[in-house]
Amino acid sequence: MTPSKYSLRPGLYAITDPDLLPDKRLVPAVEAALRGGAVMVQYRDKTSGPSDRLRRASDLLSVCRNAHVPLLINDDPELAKRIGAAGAHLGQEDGELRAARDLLGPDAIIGQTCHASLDLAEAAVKSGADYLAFGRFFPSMTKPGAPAATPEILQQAQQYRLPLSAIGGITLENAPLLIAQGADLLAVIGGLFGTDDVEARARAFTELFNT
Ligand SMILES: Cc1ncc(COP(=O)(O)OP(=O)(O)O)c(N)n1
Ligand SMILES: Cc1nc(C(=O)O)sc1CCOP(=O)(O)O
Ligand SMILES: [Mg+2]
Repeated sequence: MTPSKYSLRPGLYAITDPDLLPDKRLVPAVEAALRGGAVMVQYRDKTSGPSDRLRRASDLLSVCRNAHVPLLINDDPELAKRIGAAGAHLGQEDGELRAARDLLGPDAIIGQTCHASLDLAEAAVKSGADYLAFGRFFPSMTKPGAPAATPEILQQAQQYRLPLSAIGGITLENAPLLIAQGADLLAVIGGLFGTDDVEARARAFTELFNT
């Protein structure tokens, strides 16, 4: 099934992590994030084998479809195609964006990591990215070695007139700065799924966009 393009709304972009969300917690935690207002979900899982990835991504797709929220698959456009997910997120080492577009079609949402580089952003725009991802803005326990970015890159990237996603160590305390600099999406792992009350945390992130 070919997914139809969802509109990309500003808000919380919930990204899963297998350490924080083992099987038993995965679906309930993502459901809680959706109740709290998450506008997009990414299945990110670097450790599971193919059959577990297929099962978990499929479970998440049902949950996201029920909530009318797009599910993107990290690193793996083939898995996105196989299950009919809304799209994929690609880093600089994750294959050509144009190849993913050919595979997933014009209506898929494809995001690209641009780190802190306007050159990478420009290349992503030319390749047809639907959103541009910048980071890491703050120290991250999930990916401590990710290249650092400063919030000014978000202001500079406004010129591309695409939704801008921010990632890396985002908390309720530092998120307002990123929104003020132009982030449309806050991509959060630990600051969301590392808490006991995921729904309340998601709602608090969501409210930052309404103030
Ligand atoms: C929304 C969003 N932004 C950035 C990333 C990082 O992608 P990448 O550089 O490919 O690193 P990994 O996530 O694959 O470790 C992302 N996944 N999502
Ligand atoms: C997956 C990822 N990519 C990053 C980048 O800068 O590209 S930072 C990061 C980890 C985000 O997790 P947390 O919200 O727990 O810091
Ligand atoms: Mg990647």
